[in-house]
Amino acid sequence: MIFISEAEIASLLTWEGTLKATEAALKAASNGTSAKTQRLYTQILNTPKWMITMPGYLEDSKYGGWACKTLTGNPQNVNGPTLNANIMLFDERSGALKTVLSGTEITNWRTAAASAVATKYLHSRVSNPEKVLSIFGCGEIGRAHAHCFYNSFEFIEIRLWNRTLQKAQKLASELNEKYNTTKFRVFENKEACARDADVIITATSPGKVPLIKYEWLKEGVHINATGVVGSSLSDKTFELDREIYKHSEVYVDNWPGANAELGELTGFGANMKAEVGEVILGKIAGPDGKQISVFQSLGMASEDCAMARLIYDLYMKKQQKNTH
Ligand SMILES: NC(=O)C1=CN([C@@H]2O[C@H](COP(=O)(O)OP(=O)(O)OC[C@H]3O[C@@H](n4cnc5c(N)ncnc54)[C@H](OP(=O)(O)O)[C@@H]3O)[C@@H](O)[C@H]2O)C=CC1
Ligand SMILES: O=C([O-])C1=[NH+]CCC1
Repeated sequence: MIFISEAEIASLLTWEGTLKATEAALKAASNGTSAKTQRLYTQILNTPKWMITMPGYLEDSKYGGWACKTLTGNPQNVNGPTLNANIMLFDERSGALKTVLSGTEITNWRTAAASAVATKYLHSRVSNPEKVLSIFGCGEIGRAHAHCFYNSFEFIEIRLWNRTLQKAQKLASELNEKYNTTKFRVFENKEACARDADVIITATSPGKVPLIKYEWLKEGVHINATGVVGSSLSDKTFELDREIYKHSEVYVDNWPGANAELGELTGFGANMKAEVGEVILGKIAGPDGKQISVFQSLGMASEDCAMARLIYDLYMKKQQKNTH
């Protein structure tokens, strides 16, 4: 059995590969080539700490795999990341465990890639010049989105907001330096950060008060809301206010997950429109550009299957090269 560490994975991850693998998984959710198994939440009693078990299967010659991810999460972590993930990849013929992959960075990258794929298909105007992107939350998922969207699109400005301001400042400096740019700007005020934005990403552990208000939003804005809304968390909250859902077309990554975990949104008056994969496949037309579109990202086991297979194949290739 092989263990592929975070360090190995970091040397193998590319945005191009991650975007392709994630798009394959989003498509598969809508054409019947991935398993529709529910994920399971297990909470440590009387705490906000959870474990999610995500078994999945994806049929695909390049990105197919049979895997199970376990993630533990503690939204109150102060000195460490909220999430810790590991992925077990199984041999499809024998059922034997083939590989365990550290899954935290894979989760960060594929979550950002899912938002980028959703943005590409739901907000085709993203390729127009002069677009502004606003990212709320500069933790691990927010950071991955900043890199992914910088590398995938041509925004003129990328705004960063974080509850703890210094974290946004640190990330902005890192990104401006790495990419030799001044596009990354820190906003202290949420409303100013959201106003006039063409694309918004929310990547926080949702608090008691929603982060973003409807009255701040530009016509036709596209929002990728990624903050977790677990099915068994008793005090479930959302990053967007109810008015946003009431006036939006909401897209999801998979209906079985949305039916289990996003039931409240229908109660808020949301038009639960389609899976992103249905738009990719041309089964359903995407937004007309006037309405607000929300990709309410849950994350899918099949995305992890695709990523585990991608990384496993790259790792094996590298090992073979090193032994010759
Ligand atoms: N959709 C998907 O596929 C996935 C979603 N997620 C979800 O993404 C979210 C971010 O995870 P991750 O980046 O790993 O976590 P991190 O711990 O790295 O970051 C958490 C972020 O949330 C912010 N935050 C926490 N509480 C509040 C609050 N009450 N109001 C505003 N901001 C708050 C933190 O701000 P501060 O710096 O001030 O503490 C920080 O920016 C989580 O909800 C996670 O469950 C994760 C993986 C996949
Ligand atoms: O898909 C995923 O890995 C997760 N979704 C919410 C928290 C983690």
